[in-house]
Amino acid sequence: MAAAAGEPKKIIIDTDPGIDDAMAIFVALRSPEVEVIGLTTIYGNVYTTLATRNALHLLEVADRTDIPVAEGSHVTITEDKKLRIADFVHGADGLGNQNFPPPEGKPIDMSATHFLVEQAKLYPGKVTVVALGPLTNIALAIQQDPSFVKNIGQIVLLGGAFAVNGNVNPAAEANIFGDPDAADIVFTSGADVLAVGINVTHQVILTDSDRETLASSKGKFAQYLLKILEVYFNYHHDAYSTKGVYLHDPTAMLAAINPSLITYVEGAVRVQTNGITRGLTLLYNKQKRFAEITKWSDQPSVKVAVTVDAPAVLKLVLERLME
Ligand SMILES: O=c1[nH]cnc2c1ncn2[C@@H]1O[C@H](CO)[C@@H](O)[C@H]1O
Repeated sequence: MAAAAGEPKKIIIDTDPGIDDAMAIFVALRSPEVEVIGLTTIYGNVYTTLATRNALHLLEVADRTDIPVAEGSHVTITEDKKLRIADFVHGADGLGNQNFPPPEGKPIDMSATHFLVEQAKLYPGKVTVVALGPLTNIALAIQQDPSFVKNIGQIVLLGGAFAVNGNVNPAAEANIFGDPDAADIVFTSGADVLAVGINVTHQVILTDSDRETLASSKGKFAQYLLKILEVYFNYHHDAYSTKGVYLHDPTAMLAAINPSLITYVEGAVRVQTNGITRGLTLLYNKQKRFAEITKWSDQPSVKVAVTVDAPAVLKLVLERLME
């Protein structure tokens, strides 16, 4: 594939596929601006074992079995095994109840955390992690290797609900709710973090008529996605009064690919890890010097997306998936 101006940006996609994950992975594979150097898997939309199976399957659909898949954590960073799995959003198989045959490939003989640490070391400052699920693997990499934060180029994460309601409950967005302790580690790590929350992704909607546009393409990604999107549309029709589906993961992916599609503010983000607001993400914009020392004082700044060029994101998603 022809490279964009300069070297394509190396990305690792940390993913829990997931219907919108599948879209984001395919968009990345069709984007000359980036080179996907690996997928790492995590629970969220499905359990980790199934996420690994789906990641391998999606790479087989894309004819990209050259890309390694490293399996991630099966439990939260506090070793909680009671996970919240969003099968009611994505289907029991995570891919729209299509029951695809099992993949032929296998994950590599290395954990997701080890893979993240190793690749960041191999290409210091050059690797972007696009994290589309709960942040356990990333937090483990931060804990396991003190140089990871400095070696990793950027962490672009789909997560949080900044100054808006969550999608698990009024307080929390699903990926942060999945492992709030891990999320707090990532936000306070000092790494270059860009958070794309549902305050932004809820502006990017694939409507029923966009789905018909997608259907007019004979491209293999468009045709594949049409099959799995049915379940995602049904869920949105039931749960929201929007006439389409939210493009969470593809929006975060495109923010990593082309940062000019979004604007962001900077500040310190902490995550509530218990109580009724467990999973709440709260940004301190550093505008007031508080008299007291707070849990946000002296925390490093991260970037939090606030606006998105939604028509441009939608256009890019359709273009790249319809090729
Ligand atoms: O209502 C929901 N509950 C749980 N997960 C959801 C819901 N809606 C979407 N997602 C999934 O969680 C991420 C965005 O928060 C996306 O990966 C989306 O597919």
